[in-house]
Amino acid sequence: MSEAATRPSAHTGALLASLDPLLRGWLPRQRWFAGKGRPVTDFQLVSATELLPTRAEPGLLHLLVRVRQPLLAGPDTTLDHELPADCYQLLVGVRAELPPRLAPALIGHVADGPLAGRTVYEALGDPRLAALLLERLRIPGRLGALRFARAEHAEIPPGLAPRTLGAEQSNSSLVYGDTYILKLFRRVVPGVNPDLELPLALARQGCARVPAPAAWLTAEGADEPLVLGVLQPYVRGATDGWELALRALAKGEDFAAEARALGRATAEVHAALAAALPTVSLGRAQVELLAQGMTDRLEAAARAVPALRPYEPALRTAYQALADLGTGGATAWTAQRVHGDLHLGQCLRAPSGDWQLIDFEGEPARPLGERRLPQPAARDVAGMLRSFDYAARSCRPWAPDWAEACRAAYCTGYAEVSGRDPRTEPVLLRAHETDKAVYEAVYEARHRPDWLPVPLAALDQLAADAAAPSRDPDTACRPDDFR
Ligand SMILES: Nc1ncnc2c1ncn2[C@@H]1O[C@H](COP(=O)(O)OP(=O)(O)O)[C@@H](O)[C@H]1O
Ligand SMILES: O=P(O)(O)O[C@H]1O[C@H](CO)[C@@H](O[C@H]2O[C@H](CO)[C@@H](O)[C@H](O)[C@H]2O)[C@H](O)[C@H]1O
Repeated sequence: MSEAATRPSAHTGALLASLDPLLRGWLPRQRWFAGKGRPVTDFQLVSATELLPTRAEPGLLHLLVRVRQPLLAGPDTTLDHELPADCYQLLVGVRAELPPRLAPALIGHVADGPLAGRTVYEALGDPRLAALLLERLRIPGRLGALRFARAEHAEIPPGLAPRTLGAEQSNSSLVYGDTYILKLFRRVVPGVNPDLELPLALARQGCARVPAPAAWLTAEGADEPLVLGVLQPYVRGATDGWELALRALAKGEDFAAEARALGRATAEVHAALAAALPTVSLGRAQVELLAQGMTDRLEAAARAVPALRPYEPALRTAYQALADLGTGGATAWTAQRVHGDLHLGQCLRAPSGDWQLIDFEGEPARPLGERRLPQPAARDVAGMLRSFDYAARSCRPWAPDWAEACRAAYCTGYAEVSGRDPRTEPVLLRAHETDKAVYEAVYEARHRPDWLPVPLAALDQLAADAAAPSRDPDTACRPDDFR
């Protein structure tokens, strides 16, 4: 943040001092808090902006707070000031008394300072305050450290009624009149956020597969701004691919036609991204680096998730095979900007049957710089192939044939648009699928331990395939033995 924004005025400094004890306890309990399970050792104000004066009824305070947490649970010799800090965006409502309908949003009652005797609460559930956010976005301009911007041709009507999305999210979203959706990022990092960058680039390219940003909110940063929120058209009546896949499985229905349409949609988005943003040829050194990155992630994952350790030696051979292809100089691969965390839940099917792709943030745990690097398009393809496997393994009995049909149809659809069938590069695809399943194992171990057997079953299979590489990765399935 700039000096001016970092150094709060005496008034905002006093505000945070009075809120500090309440927010310190409340923040780590939120669904979107990324540092769960680690104590908060330092909590600081980065910026405070009154969107509505806090003496008003209701008042609205926009806060950016910096949180430090030890890297690992247990004894840690790292000094507090050396720990990486995470910055979170909070919107805090202020009232004399909370009406019963807002009771679930309570943060607490302020004991002293400028807000003594007032009640503070999570503002997004208050329609009056949520409406104000859209009103600000309709009219571009600055307020304190905040900047509200609007796409040139966007027409945002006034008075759209807000509602919270209520989904289990890494961030928080508000839907306005079923016309727009505002995604407010919770953990924010300085720099270009791909969830704004890529949809804007795709819109410039005329790609209709991704909702085009209509307005956005940023904060000044010391070097680069922080992207705080993006407003996009709401795909009315849409159902996500995960939900549709599970419904099909429950009814014993085929999903291959949808999978093929998803393959086509992915290839269209990839073509538009490759046209809009730089691409790179992957020479020998780059392929080796790609394989090394995967190996490093596997090693780190095996340290964090002991259940991965038995598979580690075999999985390494999938990455070695990739490195060997690079060394042999026999590849003509390119890297380009990709979605980065593509799975069925990121695909929305409109009532018209059209598929749209959302959430271009990439894997949120990865550093921003890494998420913005060009990568083989196989990375997204592998994400979707894994997702069909996830869906098939989450129902009983396990439906390997269903998954196989979807995986094949997805690749066919992708090839129809791109002219390149991902199955013709089995070493590249298998390495990416392995890398994704390793990521999933860490994700599940941290967030949903009950689901850990799903990626582990896939890794068991991928490890067996790596030992017998002549098998086709799309037909390499066998009955699961974990349930
Ligand atoms: N443009 C949109 N139209 C309709 N629903 C959307 C749109 N964008 C997001 N959603 C809904 O919001 C949910 C969360 O959005 P997402 O961008 O994935 O947030 P997060 O990164 O916090 O998970 C999605 O699963 C989807 O149900
Ligand atoms: O929150 P995000 O949507 O950005 O993604 C994270 O959470 C996903 C789970 O909600 C996780 O996806 C994994 O589980 C899905 C089923 O719930 C499955 O379809 C995906 O294939 C599987 O990777 C995703 O990995 C994680 O980044």
